[in-house]
Order: sequence, then structure tokens, then C-alpha cells
Amino acid sequence: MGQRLEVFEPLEPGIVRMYVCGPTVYDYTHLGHARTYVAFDAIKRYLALRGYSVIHVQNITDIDDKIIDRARREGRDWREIVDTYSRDYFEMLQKLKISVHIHPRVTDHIKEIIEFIQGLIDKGYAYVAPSGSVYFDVDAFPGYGELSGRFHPEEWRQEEDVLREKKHPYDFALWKAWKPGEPYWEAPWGRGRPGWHIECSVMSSKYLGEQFDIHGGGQDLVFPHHENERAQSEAFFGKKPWVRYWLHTGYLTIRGEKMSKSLGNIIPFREASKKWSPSVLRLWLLSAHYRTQLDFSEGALEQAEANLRRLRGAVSDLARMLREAEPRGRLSDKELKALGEVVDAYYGFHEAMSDDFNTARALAAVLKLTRITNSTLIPGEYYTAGLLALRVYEEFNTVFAVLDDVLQGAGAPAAEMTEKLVEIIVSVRQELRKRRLFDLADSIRSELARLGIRLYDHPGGKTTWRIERMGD
Ligand SMILES: Nc1ncnc2c1ncn2[C@@H]1O[C@H](COP(=O)(O)OP(=O)(O)OP(=O)(O)O)[C@@H](O)[C@H]1O
Ligand SMILES: [Zn+2]
Repeated sequence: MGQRLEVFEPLEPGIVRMYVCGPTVYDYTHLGHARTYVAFDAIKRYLALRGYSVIHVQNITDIDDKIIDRARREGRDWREIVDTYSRDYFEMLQKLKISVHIHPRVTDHIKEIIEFIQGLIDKGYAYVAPSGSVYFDVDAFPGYGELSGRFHPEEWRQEEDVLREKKHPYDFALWKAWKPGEPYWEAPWGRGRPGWHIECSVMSSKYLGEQFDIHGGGQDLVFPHHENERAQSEAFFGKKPWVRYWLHTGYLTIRGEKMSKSLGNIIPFREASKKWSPSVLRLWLLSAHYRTQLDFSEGALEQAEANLRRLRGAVSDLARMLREAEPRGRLSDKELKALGEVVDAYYGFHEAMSDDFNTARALAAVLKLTRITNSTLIPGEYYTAGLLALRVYEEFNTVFAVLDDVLQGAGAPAAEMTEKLVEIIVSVRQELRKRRLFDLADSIRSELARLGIRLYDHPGGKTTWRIERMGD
């Protein structure tokens, strides 16, 4: 609202109530949606890391013009459309490790929506038009435009098709009167269905209260959707501010254009996930700050894949070093210096995340730590500095969630067993090479590579290895 950074103070100490506008389920979820949902997931995870209890509500719009149009075009029932695409959306959430606490659906809240609209009519903020549609009377709410910074009624023109019956062209629909062939619910003003904006005012307050902390969505939702949600809610509850902090994600673009169904340039998540693992996608999506634009390119994903490999390699090497090395009472000057660099990375990560959740800078701090890990900690067998470095990777992973399996493995007996097995296979392969059975040695090497275990043959015959397997 203030167009500036503010210190975060939730309504109630220690608790964060967060509402994010979810999808209208009429088509496959694409990478643009994934960008927004991963961003809020990381925000939630970081707040949790900092000790807040976060309640995350993300709705599903399961009745809307777009859904009805699609059902009509395909000659299917609208509920089938909702079923197909909400399933696809849930699959994406699961693959990307996004855990939303409550997923309210519009059609489960019709009664509450009707009551809310009736309340707005009773308070003089809404009126029933001759058709039986109900509109919000924008002129009755003086704060309209404060969120989006649009104050000119001329810019507010909404719902052109119903201009005739609105008091002002900028009023927007709370309830849409039934037209033949459309799904409907009975209301005091006649049959119909809710407009788009009202659902979020109703469902957020039902689960989070009349005022809450964070409201999120893509930047395309600032106007009119969030402006309208805010007008409805502040009018209805008579409390200000309805939302303490508005957070909006920048667009995911492709060749500079917003990825969107209407532009026909979308990459469905399910297609993308055939080519890149969910961890690579997550790391890429978080490689930019949530408010900035992020452009899709194969090169950017390859970069994310390479970064993930480096992170995973460093963590698995570090875990192995920690199992083998021992604490050394006094730290050498060299280890002290290395420890200082690890501490810098630790603060670098938290400083970036505390500065409006800057995941781009947080990632850079951890990639720098990876260079230090590989060049100094592991070769130096620096136990104390290594232990702290592992802690940094763990906290990083609490937010980024791309190293779950390597970190779980770090210290677990299963990982140790794998290592011993790899050692045996590597020594058998050494023997084969000594006997000049290079075909066999090569096939062992490529079989291991398929499992993500990479062997490095050094001059002089020594072979080292590391686990680079992608976890998903
Ligand atoms: N390209 C994008 N980049 C970032 N966020 C996006 C993008 N496209 C959609 N979103 C966000 O995803 C959420 C779900 O949006 P919604 O279901 O309204 O999308 P949509 O209108 O179906 O998408 P499209 O723009 O492709 O038609 C919203 O918060 C929206 O802002
Ligand atoms: Zn909404």
C-alpha cells in the first residue's frame, strides 16, 4: 500500500496469517502460476524458519466465466473441467513441495458469499440491478484506488457488457444474474452466481479473520481484483486496514512477454517437469527476487541445473568429510579464516531473506559458500567450519527445499552404506583397469553415472567420486 519497504509486524505476535489468490481451474497450470506459488511458499518457509507460525490459505476459483466457456466449447460439464484442472494444480503443488494449509473453494462457500453481499447491500455499499445482478457501488467507498494508485474513474471501467444497468461504468459485479445454460444458486435477488472478487473477501475472513497480515498474488491482480477485494472487505467490516501487507510477484515472461493463456505462450508445468526436475524448477524460480520479472530460457534452467549439481555435490562431500574428520581442539589460523567466511555466508543468507525475501541474493551467498566448501573446507578437513557450513545448507534448504534428500542422507546409515558400496565398486573397477579391461571399466562408470554417481579418474590411476544424483 505504501509503495515502500516496512518493518514486518504481524497483527498478533508470532502468528502470520497469509492469503494468496489461487488459480481459476480451467486449464493446465503453467510456469507463470508456479512462479507465484513458489514465491509465496518460500516466503512462508522463511517466516517459519524465523519462528512464526504461518497459516497459509490459497483458494481455488471453481466457478467463473472462463470455466463455463470452456465447458460449453468442449461440450462437457463444468464440474469435469474443474476436476481435471484442479487435479493438475494439486500435482504441481505436491511436486514443488508447496504445502498450503487450507484450499477453500468458491462453490463450498456460496452461503457465506450471499450473506456478505447482503451485508454490503444493507450497509449501502451495493445495489441490486433490474436483472438481479448485484453491484458494488464504488462511489460509496471513498478509499477506492488507494491500493493500485488508480484514482481516475475513467480507468476503472469494468464489465462493459453490463454497462446499461450499472449506476456507474466502474461499479463491479458481486453477483451475476443467471443466464440460460449456466450453473446457478438461489439468492434473495434471484438465481445466479458470485462475481470473481467477492470470494476472496469472504474466504479470507472466514479462515483468517476480519483483518490479516499478508495478502499475495501476481502483480496482474493489483487492479482490479485486489482493489475490489479491499473495497468490499473494508466496507463490510468497517476496519482499516483489512490487510497489513500486500505482496505481489513480478511476471514470469517468455521472450519478454508475460506467460499467459491469452497470449498463447504458456509452458504447462507438467510439460516442463518432464524435462527438468522439480528441484531444478524450484531453484530457477527462486533465483530471482519475487517482485522482479523472471524470463524463461533454456539457458537459465541449465544454469539452475548446474547450480543444483554444485550444491548437491558440495553437501554430500561435506557430509562425508564430517563423518571422517574429527574436531581438533584448537582451530588453526587457516580454519579460523575459513570459519569467518562461513559465518559471512550465514549472515549473507539471512540478511538477504530478511530484506523483503530476496531469494536471489540469498542463493548467491550460498553459492559462494559452495566455492569455499569445495576449495577450503573439504580439502582442509575443517571440522568446525564444516559443521557450521552444513547448518547454513540446512537453513537454506528450509526455504529452497532442493536438497532434502542429500541432507537427509548426510549422516544416515543408508548413506554410509551407499558410500561403502561405491568404494567396493570403485576398487573392483580399478582392478579391471589394471588388467586393461577398459570396456568393463567404462560400463561401470556409465552405469554409476546413470545413478548420479560420478567417477573422476585422475592421472596416476587414482579415482575419486561424488554423488550428484538429482533427488526427484
Ligand atoms: N506469468 C505469470 N507470472 C507470475 N504470476 C502469474 C503469471 N500468470 C498468472 N500468475 C498468477 O497466478 C495466479 C493464478 O492466476 P489465474 O488463475 O488468474 O491465472 P490465469 O488468469 O488463468 O492465467 P493467464 O494469465 O495465463 O490467463 C495469480 O496470482 C496470477 O497473478
Ligand atoms: Zn483473490
